Amino acid sequence: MLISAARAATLKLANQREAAVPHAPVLIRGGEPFKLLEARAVADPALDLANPFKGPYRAEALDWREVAEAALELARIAGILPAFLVDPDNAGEAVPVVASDLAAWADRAQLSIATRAHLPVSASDAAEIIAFRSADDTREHVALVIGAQRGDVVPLVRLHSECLTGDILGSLKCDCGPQLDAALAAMAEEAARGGWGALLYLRQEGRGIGLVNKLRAYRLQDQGFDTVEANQRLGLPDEARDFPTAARMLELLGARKVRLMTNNPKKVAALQAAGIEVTERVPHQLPENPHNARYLATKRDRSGHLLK
Ligand SMILES: Nc1nc2c(ncn2[C@@H]2O[C@H](COP(=O)(O)OP(=O)(O)OP(=O)(O)O)[C@@H](O)[C@H]2O)c(=O)[nH]1
Ligand SMILES: [Zn+2]
Repeated sequence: MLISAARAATLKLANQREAAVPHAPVLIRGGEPFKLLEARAVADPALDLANPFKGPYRAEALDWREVAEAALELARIAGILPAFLVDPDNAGEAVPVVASDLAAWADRAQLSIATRAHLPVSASDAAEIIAFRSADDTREHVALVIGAQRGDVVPLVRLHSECLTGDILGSLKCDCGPQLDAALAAMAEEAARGGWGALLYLRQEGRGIGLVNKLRAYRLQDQGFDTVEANQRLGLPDEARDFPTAARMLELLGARKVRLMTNNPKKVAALQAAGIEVTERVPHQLPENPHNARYLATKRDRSGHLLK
């Protein structure tokens, strides 16, 4: 099986040094070929309490590391656990996939505006929705522009990453729902003063690991791990969002200069690295609740967010 270094370390098949990059690939072998149920228990740390006894397995040298890395990255993009059963002998005709193939897949130049329409929303009736599409990616990102777009005023911009639990269901585990509402309200005020705003709704659920993997991380959080540790234990990056795509959307909207609503300095840096000038960082902190207090403390203490 091909699994992550973090997972291998938990199974005592890799050491601390090897697990320095928790989502690096490790190849393990059991005495017998893996059966599917057993493989699932190896793959998913959320099942550990129910499956305390596994193995023995041993880690093997990996002489196709680049391909293995590409495989684990494909798992993240697909929103599945980073684990594969490997059958090098009877795999049929091999189709090599390497990291550069993935880079081509993520080519931002592919992104274009698919369509746009007037969309009155509760925050403002002067809003327009713009949908973006890329030839080889089914995720449809959208932007909501509030107020009349004009070249001589720097817009208020929010990059909002999809959070089904927070945005739709009112989850109290994070601050996404209140941040979304407050961003739209701030943009409506901006528009009332003659300015404009743009909210990018990025389909990068769970900071890019997908809904199911985020919920697996929640399950680990229920066992006591914080949000960063939970991702790492799953063998997934704790931040896998694609901000260059957001930069490309802003470029297509004609917003090369922005006032960015965020507490996350890495978002500012990522946009700037992708050619968007951030003239101001506008703090975007909302009141906490008992369920998201630890999440926000982890953002502040481990992820470098500027939170009070
Ligand atoms: N993997 C994972 N993702 C989470 C968790 N909680 C929230 N998210 C995701 O985090 C993203 C929200 O992050 P943002 O609100 O953009 O926050 P940020 O970049 O950290 O900083 P701000 O711009 O300051 O809000 C959404 O995609 C959520 O689904 C969690 O515990 N684990
Ligand atoms: Zn959320």
